[in-house]
Amino acid sequence: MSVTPCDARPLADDQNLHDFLQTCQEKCQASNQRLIVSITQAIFAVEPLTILQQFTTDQERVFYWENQQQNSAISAWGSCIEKKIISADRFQQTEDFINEYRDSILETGDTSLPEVGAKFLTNLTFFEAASLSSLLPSVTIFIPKWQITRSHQSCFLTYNCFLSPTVNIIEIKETIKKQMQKIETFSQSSIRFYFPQISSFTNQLEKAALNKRHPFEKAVKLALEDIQQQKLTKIVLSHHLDVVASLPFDPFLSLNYLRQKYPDCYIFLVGDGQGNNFIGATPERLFSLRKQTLISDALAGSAARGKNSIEDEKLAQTLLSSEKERREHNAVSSYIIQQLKQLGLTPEASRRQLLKLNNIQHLWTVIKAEVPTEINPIEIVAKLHPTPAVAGVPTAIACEKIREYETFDRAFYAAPIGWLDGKGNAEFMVGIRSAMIQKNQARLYAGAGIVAGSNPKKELAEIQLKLQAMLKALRS
Ligand SMILES: C=C(O[C@H]1C=CC=C(C(=O)O)[C@@H]1O)C(=O)O
Repeated sequence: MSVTPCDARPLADDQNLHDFLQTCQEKCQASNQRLIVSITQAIFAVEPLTILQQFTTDQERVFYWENQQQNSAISAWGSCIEKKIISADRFQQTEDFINEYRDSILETGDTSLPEVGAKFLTNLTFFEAASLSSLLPSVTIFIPKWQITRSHQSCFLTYNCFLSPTVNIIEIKETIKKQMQKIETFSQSSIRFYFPQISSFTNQLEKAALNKRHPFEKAVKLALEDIQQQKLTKIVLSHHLDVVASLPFDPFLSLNYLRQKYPDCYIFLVGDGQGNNFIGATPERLFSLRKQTLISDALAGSAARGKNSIEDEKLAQTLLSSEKERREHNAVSSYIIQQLKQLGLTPEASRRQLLKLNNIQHLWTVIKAEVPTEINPIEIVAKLHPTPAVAGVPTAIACEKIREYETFDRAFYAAPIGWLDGKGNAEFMVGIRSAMIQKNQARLYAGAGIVAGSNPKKELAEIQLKLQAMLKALRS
């Protein structure tokens, strides 16, 4: 990726932009290959989620990512280039795709903030080979056509397009200017979020929620037998809940609810332009990478939140001192540390602490490591996924048992979703606390870690607590 130093507002100076595009086109002609130009410009303050809701159609690929803790959000739509990987060797193929295109991106504008500028956006299925019936690619990776980024109080528009030796530069300039104007007109006219209120799902959702009890408890009991027979020490079993509504679900409405209700979570949406919209609010960061510093979260071991501060503190203390919860948690932190060491890194772990979300609290360890530039972020994804927060120990046996005991395909549930750029920045989260929406149907997912001493009824209560959160979001 090469960055051309330029005015922070390349579009403000028509000649500047023209010169940049012309230089890029000359490079295309000289090398006789297509290049990707990426133009970024600071814009008025906008809400990226509202822009996504207003500016996309059902037929377009969409991506939304929000790190609320860091006050940054990316919304992206359309596709400049994309690849869907269905065969084995998905991580290698993803790296090859990135390597093929990374050096053909010519960037201009202010891209000094890590979330701003050209990005590869990607999401995976949990298993390398998703079930045939799901027809989902095991990796989808793309550079969007349009991207809005909010980083703290600043907002940016990025346009990415292919430039061939013969493409009309004037048309490119016009396309960007028109979109800028549309966004600015819209941002001035809508100061606050506007989302329609829909309320007619309640009864159907609740009825569906009651039906799906026993398969999960049964699976937990079988897993506990495996643990007793020392086939494995931990397994994360999940459950799905299918709901049907009388009207199509609105993923944007649900996301808006989730972002308000779960300020400590990542908020995400991946839409494939064919009616599949995967949404969620996850507390779990697989890793972030900035200026060669990697941060990963080990998050496992859970308790409900109390109805008042005294009850909450009691639950927190029980969670912190429980030997069983600690085992469940340590399986994750030890695994992350071991996998990072295998990459030649020297990880350091924080003290075990609590992460308190609105509906649940977790044991939490933050793991940090310095990463040399030669390591591609996709190598780190391949090394870490799936952690024992979503699979188990040992990983391969846990995955085998998950396939045996779970009666549905995990699809995107508990799989990595994130972005990376050509400058060494990346951020991946784990797609738990999520739902796949297809028009008026939704499949909700939640899982819980099982170790020796787990109680099937309590584990069922935990996943119901998690499912409730998503049910409420769909109903919002
Ligand atoms: C697999 C899920 O949660 C994981 C993350 C945090 C705590 C967990 C637990 O305590 O069981 C799970 O390992 C899920 O919510 O679907």
